[in-house]
Amino acid sequence: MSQPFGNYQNEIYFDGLSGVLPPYPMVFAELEERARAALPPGIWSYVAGGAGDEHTQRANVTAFLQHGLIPRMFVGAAQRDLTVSLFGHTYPSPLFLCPIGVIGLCAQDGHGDLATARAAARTGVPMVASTLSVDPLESVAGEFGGTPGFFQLYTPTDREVAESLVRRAEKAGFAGIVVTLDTWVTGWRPRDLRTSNFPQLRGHCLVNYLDDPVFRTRLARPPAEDPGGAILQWAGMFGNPLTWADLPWLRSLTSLPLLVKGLCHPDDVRRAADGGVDGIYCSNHGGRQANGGLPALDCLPGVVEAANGLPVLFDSGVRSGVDVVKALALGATAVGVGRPYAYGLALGGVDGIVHVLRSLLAEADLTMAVDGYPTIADLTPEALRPVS
Ligand SMILES: Cc1cc2nc3c(=O)[nH]c(=O)nc-3n(C[C@H](O)[C@H](O)[C@H](O)COP(=O)(O)O)c2cc1C
Ligand SMILES: CCCCC(=O)C(=O)O
Repeated sequence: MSQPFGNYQNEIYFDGLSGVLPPYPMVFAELEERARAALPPGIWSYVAGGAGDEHTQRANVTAFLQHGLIPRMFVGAAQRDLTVSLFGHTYPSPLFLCPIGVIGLCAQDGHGDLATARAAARTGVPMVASTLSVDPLESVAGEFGGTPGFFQLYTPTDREVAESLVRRAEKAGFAGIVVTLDTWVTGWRPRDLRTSNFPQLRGHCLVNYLDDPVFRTRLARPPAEDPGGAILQWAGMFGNPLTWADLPWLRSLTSLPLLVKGLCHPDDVRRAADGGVDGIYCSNHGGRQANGGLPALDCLPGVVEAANGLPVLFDSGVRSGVDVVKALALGATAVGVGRPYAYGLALGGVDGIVHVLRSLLAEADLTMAVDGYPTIADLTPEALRPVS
């Protein structure tokens, strides 16, 4: 048993007594406000924005308010255990860092992918590294330290390029492959349409494709000589509207754990499980892809039931440590942090991400202490009641 996360509270109290407080916000609203001021407007609107009028994006967040934790007393929850085993590795906490395609650009030095990997190494919170990165996947994995991370695949239509990306991820030491299914085409995103900077932003994040040895064989001239031609070639193969018929091929690509991201319907979960995936990633992409959907949290219990014991990763709307506890109670095996860490990065680089993660974990840990749920196994749907 360990209780490493609540210690952050004590550190802050004691630093506060000597006049040194962390220079970063403790709650999401303030984090968001400060990141908005810190980030260039085009990057801010890209990261903060979502699909349509962003109703689903907001509902992802407010869905957590519909569930209330019931405190239990006489539990003696002095020691907590938040460790989680995923695919043979024990992580110190149930958090993970969601794949964020332009995370590189949220850092002042333009290397946010590396900063995120370094934050993973410092906290033990694994990174799911996006295909759309500024730095090559090999360099990102090189920063993981003892915290194995996952590679998120945007599957190109060119199967040999897809295979090459997966081979490289295996060789680089990633612990699993996460195939994102909900973003083969970009959703209707009014903020991006207004700023019209999405293609430029994405253009900075293509290194994994442009440097790929198989991708390069598809080009008439190297990207350095003809960048426009290389980007056009990439654009022609990016969006792959995968169907169930592709699942056996995806499964055959790797013997690493294979997870599929974007599942919300129990029937899809059952079919993916039958197709041999090792884990389900329940998410609606933070409301960035389709407006008008259910909050992802509302889909979680059905997904967990259908997953029938397979690990279920969850993201979309997690903004506090209490949200983490509620997602665990609804059956998530691990809980993804998305926009909050992008904002921490924008404010303070690696330190900013570490602060966001430690704050979330300290709040989750102390909530479990105060409410009498000392281990993740104690957190079941019974711990929650609907808020009237
Ligand atoms: C700026 C941005 C870029 C993203 N890029 C990717 C990506 O490359 N691959 C992916 O699977 N998901 C991507 N996502 C979705 C996240 O992985 C995650 O599902 C989402 O951020 C969770 O919602 P939340 O940020 O509201 O918590 C991105 C999200 C944001 C905010
Ligand atoms: C084509 C989308 C790229 C990154 C992404 O997943 C997002 O912006 O949500």
